[in-house]
Amino acid sequence: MEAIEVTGLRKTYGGRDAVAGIDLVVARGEIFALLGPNGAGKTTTVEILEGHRRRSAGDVRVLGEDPGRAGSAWRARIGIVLQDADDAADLTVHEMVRHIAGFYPDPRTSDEVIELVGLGAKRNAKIRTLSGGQRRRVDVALGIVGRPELLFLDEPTTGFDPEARRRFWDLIRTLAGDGTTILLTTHYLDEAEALADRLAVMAGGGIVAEGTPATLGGRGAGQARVSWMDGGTARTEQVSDPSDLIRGLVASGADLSTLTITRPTLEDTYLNLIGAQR
Ligand SMILES: Nc1ncnc2c1ncn2[C@@H]1O[C@H](COP(=O)(O)OP(=O)(O)OP(=O)(O)O)[C@@H](O)[C@H]1O
Repeated sequence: MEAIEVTGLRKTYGGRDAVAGIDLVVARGEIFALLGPNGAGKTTTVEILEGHRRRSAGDVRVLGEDPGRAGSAWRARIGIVLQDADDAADLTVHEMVRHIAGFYPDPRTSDEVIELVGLGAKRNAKIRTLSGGQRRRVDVALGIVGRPELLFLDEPTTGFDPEARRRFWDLIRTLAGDGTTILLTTHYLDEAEALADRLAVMAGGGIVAEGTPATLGGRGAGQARVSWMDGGTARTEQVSDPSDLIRGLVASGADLSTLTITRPTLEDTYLNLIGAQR
């Protein structure tokens, strides 16, 4: 059974499609990233999958159940990290995590979760005294304390410093390694590239491309850009396979000390895909 199966999902507000009939499959144990510009329909889609919003049409199965009808046993199997979680600021980190753990049948211990999100030094600090990035880590702790089979992460690293982001990525890989399925929405393409097994780009309520980070939107087949210096003149050529060009340069005794070979980044590919929709 897949973790998420969506067919023909549609959500309409006042006659306008926010989600315009999408199909989506996320396999168990996969890290799947949903990308797209503001207003693309990502949050609407994810909230329907979480059972927090009603759909207008289509078929949705999350861990084998319809989120529109599923009960508390199903809810205990999923974890959610929302974009703007409102923390109970007067509790300490430990009190808050322990409190939420109490709602789950088989939770992680509070101390284990606090260590996992790197808040050990803030265990007994009141949440209102934490920085924005630290509060976000509390949100992540609350999302994983119930040992979810499926974790929804909505822009999880907004406000994280670079080191905290790297630690967070390690945590997500650890969770995925233990079999947790992860659906991530993010505006950070480096994050999607670092984490996702597969990703989809949404725009205007539809899915405009889907693939692995390496192949999305034909990226894998993209042209390589080869640049080098030729007797003081900068030269650049675009080729699909640079092997023959490089061999020729070596044979001609060209100066290759400044040679660079670049391919379209995920960001280049993404911006092309989004640009084509405008
Ligand atoms: N409750 C609502 N009532 C009316 N329109 C809504 C409602 N919620 C969302 N929309 C509209 O649906 C579209 C998709 O919004 P959604 O929040 O899903 O986008 P998103 O991809 O998550 O954007 P962001 O990256 O900004 O979070 C937008 O045009 C938005 O204005």
